[in-house]
Amino acid sequence: MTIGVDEDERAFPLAEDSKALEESWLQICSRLKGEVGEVEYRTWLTKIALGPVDGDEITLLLPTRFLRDWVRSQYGDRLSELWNQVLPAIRRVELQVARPGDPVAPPLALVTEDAPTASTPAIDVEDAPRSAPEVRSDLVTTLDTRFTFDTFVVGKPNEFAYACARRVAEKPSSVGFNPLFLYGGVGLGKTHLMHAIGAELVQSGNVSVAYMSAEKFMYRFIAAIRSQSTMEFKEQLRSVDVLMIDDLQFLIGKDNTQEEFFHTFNALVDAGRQIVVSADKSPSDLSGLEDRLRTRLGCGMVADIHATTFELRISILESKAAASGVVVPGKVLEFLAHKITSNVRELEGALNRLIAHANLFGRPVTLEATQDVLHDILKAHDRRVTIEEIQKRVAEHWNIRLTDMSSARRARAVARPRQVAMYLAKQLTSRSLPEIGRKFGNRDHTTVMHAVSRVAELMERDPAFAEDVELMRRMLES
Ligand SMILES: Nc1ncnc2c1ncn2[C@@H]1O[C@H](COP(=O)(O)OP(=O)(O)OP(=O)(O)O)[C@@H](O)[C@H]1O
Repeated sequence: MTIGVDEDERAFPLAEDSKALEESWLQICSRLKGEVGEVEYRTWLTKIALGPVDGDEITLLLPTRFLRDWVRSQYGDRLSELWNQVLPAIRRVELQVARPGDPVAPPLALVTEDAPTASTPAIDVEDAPRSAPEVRSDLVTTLDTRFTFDTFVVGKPNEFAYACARRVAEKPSSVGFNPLFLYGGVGLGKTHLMHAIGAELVQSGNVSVAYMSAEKFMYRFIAAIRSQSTMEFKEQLRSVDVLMIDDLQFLIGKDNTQEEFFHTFNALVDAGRQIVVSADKSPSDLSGLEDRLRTRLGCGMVADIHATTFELRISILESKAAASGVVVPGKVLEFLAHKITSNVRELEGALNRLIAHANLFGRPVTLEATQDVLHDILKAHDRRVTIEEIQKRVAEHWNIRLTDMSSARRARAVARPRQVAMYLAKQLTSRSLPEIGRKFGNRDHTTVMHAVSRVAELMERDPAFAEDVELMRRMLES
């Protein structure tokens, strides 16, 4: 092929005209951003730097071979078209891996402004560990044997999720339960339930189960791209009977992995396989996931695991203490269940420490020892106690209505806890007697004074009562 004189003449000055090139690149970037969306643009295209022009060919540089291959396969044709439209002298685009000394993106104002920020997560493929696992020949994951249905304690906050999980374990892919979407706050048992489903299914017969976190899904996907084995990856995923992906919220902002997951999801559901997904929010609240994916995720059964109640925390502690073989007094369990309300993981961590301590030193677990051993954990959970909180806790403990804290009822069953709450308000807050009185149905300060001395007197006389009040004080203490 001969190159026409005109073309040669046009091309040569272009190579010198870096301003024209940069302006063209700015326009192209802006159009690409509009076409592919903000996140995708940031993830992949801000990594491109302008390279040399040779005749009608411009070279674009990428920092790694992986990125070059990815950009070439996904955007190569579009980049050529855009260059040709914006700067007709460019007929071809070459994508190359930058060598030391080559320009590094982002070289342009537009790109610099749009550089990823901490609040806009994007896949940075270079964040994937260098040792990212290559796609293995099997995806069947080792399940944590501690997480079974037997060891999962059921209570009001999780009974629905538990029932759904059991149903899926018994009859995978039943209508209305595919996908099963489990969601709830941190450390409330989502992973536990997924492993329990897996364990049950594996035990029940010839079922292949793949469980992985969404993060691992992404790394495996990237590793597959790197090693040019995406087909194998897809085939492996699509060959399992049950696919479970944990912590799906990780895929927010990871558009390419989301896309891959979406296709896998569809292929599996269409083939009658079961999908189980967990996340920290419901599908409709997972903004940042593609709409079509959210819609499909919400199509099966969506089950919420609510924050634990005091009763559930007690049951969990009792079950875990019993399994450990160490005697943990009820008062200590109550104390922990009152103090550590954030999630089961922390509660379990605190109990495990107590048990380890008891085993190590061969000492019985007491309330005093608990406060000592868990000093740091308890401190982290400390906060300023309010009169309202004292009233609530005392009402709960003595089983009276909260409204009775301010009511005129004088029956002992109501009046005594009310006096305890006044006593504790005096002990634990800096409120004056008249202020405390106002919070208890506008009572006079002398009533509060009387309550405080009466409770102190009773505590001296009745050790069981004293222990109850003392326990309550410790629970509330900041
Ligand atoms: N109802 C329960 N009965 C027994 N153990 C529980 C229960 N709920 C949670 N746990 C335990 O609490 C710990 C944390 O649970 P898990 O890892 O399943 O939480 P998660 O909801 O998946 O949290 P994350 O959002 O951090 O992934 C585990 O050790 C688990 O066994």
